[in-house]
This record gives sequence, C-alpha cells and structure tokens, in this order.
Amino acid sequence: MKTSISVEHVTVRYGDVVALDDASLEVAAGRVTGLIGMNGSGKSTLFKSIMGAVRPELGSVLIDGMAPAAARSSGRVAYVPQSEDVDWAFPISVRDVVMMGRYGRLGVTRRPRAADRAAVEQALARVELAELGDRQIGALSGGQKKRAFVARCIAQDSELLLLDEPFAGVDQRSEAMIVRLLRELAAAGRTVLVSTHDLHALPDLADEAALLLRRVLFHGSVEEALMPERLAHAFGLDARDARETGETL
Ligand SMILES: Nc1ncnc2c1ncn2[C@@H]1O[C@H](COP(=O)(O)OP(=O)(O)OP(=O)(O)O)[C@@H](O)[C@H]1O
Repeated sequence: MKTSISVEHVTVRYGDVVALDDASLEVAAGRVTGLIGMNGSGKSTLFKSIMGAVRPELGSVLIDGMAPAAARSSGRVAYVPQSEDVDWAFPISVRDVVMMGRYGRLGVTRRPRAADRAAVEQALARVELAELGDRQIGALSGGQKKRAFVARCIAQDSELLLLDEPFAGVDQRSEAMIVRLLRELAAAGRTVLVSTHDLHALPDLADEAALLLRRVLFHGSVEEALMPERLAHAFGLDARDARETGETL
C-alpha cells in the first residue's frame, strides 16, 4: 500500500509541555484514517507537524517524500481547522472561502479564471451550499460552516486532506454528508486523516484508526482500536469506563 504521510519518531515541545513524544505514524493513500485521542493528547500538534506549522525537536515528517513546507506550498495538503481556530466575523463570503482552495493555482494576478469559478461552484454543490454562496461565512450553522471548509478542500483538489474535529457542533445531516464525501475522496485515491472525539462515527467514517496519547499507542483496524482496553489506555480510564465512553461519545 502506498504510504502518503510518514511521521517518524516525532517529538514536539511547547516550553515545558511535551505535546508529542516519539510519535510515529504511516498514513496510507486511498483510505480514511481516524486519529483518536483525549483533549491535549497531541492531535492538533500532529496536524501542525504534518503541515509544517510546528517544527519537531526530534524526528521527521515526510509527505510523499517531501518536507511538509514544500508539500504544502505545492498545494498537496488541504486542511479543515478546528472551529475555534477560525475568525468567523471575518467579512468573507462562503464562495470566497471555497475560492481560497484555488489560490495555489491562480497566477500572479490572483484573478480566478472560468475553471476556478466552475470548480468552486461544483464544490459548493457537492456540500449542498450552492444557494448560500453569497452569505458571510459566520452566518452559517455549525454544520454548514464545516461543509464550507470541506468544499474548500474539494476545490483545492489536493492529494492529502487533514480534518481537525470536523464533527464538533455539527448536525447529523452535515456529519453524514461529510462522512460520505470523505469516503468518496479516499476512494478516488486521496489520503484522508481525520481527528475526532466521535467514536460512534468511526466505523462508518474510517478504514483504520490510530490512538494517540503524545505518541501513537495503536494503529490498525477500527474494530481493534475501539476495544475497551485500548480506549482505556488512550483515554486514561479503566476498561469499564472506556466501554461507557465508547457508548456515550
Ligand atoms: N501553543 C502552545 N503553547 C503551549 N502549549 C501548547 C500549545 N499548543 C498546545 N499546547 C499543549 O500541548 C498539548 C497538546 O495539545 P494539542 O492541541 O495538540 O492536543 P489535542 O489532542 O489537539 O487537544 P484537543 O482535543 O483539546 O484539541 C496540550 O497539553 C496543550 O495544552
């Protein structure tokens, strides 16, 4: 199987806090991989390492053999941020957010061409937001906001998609739509890495799962990842609590 992201023995520290400690993960193309871990387990830091936004103190990250910054500037990496990391008051329309996915392709004039506009309209249609394209991004529901960012990824047409907690504050219909789109993108050969607390969504969403607690404790089938003993270890619970966590999350 083709490996798309290779995280090798990565350690990231913020001052005294060790966010990742010798984390290693191989993420395959053509599959959806779920990244599971409790608050503060290092999921966002792992994404930032893959995007080249934080530099590991030790270890390395390669994307199709390229350094993260180079992969990102070549447009290979699309990212759906956590909602907290977005300035929803920014005066930008939904359509223009999706057009941002095309920026890497626009020439020096930065002027969208017909093909860029068509890609944006197609992406909006795929997430069923065609009618809301003119709306300010902050004037959407939680689920619609996420769908707008997924549309930005679709418009970007990148090999690699990273989604940080795409289901937080999202209605069921939007969640089901995002799951379906991610599976379609993986089936078309894209690499999809999704962090989520939503263990219930995992069997439908992901082909495989990795459990993170500063390092990758387990990476394999979703079924095995959801075994109570494994969840207990990752979430710092005893196995019975972990079973309940799996049932209630
Ligand atoms: N900029 C920062 N400065 C200092 N510490 C940080 C910084 N960013 C993250 N941390 C710390 O690093 C650890 C890992 O954080 P990270 O955001 O990667 O976890 P996470 O798994 O994404 O958490 P959550 O599920 O709550 O989003 C946490 O202890 C966090 O407090």
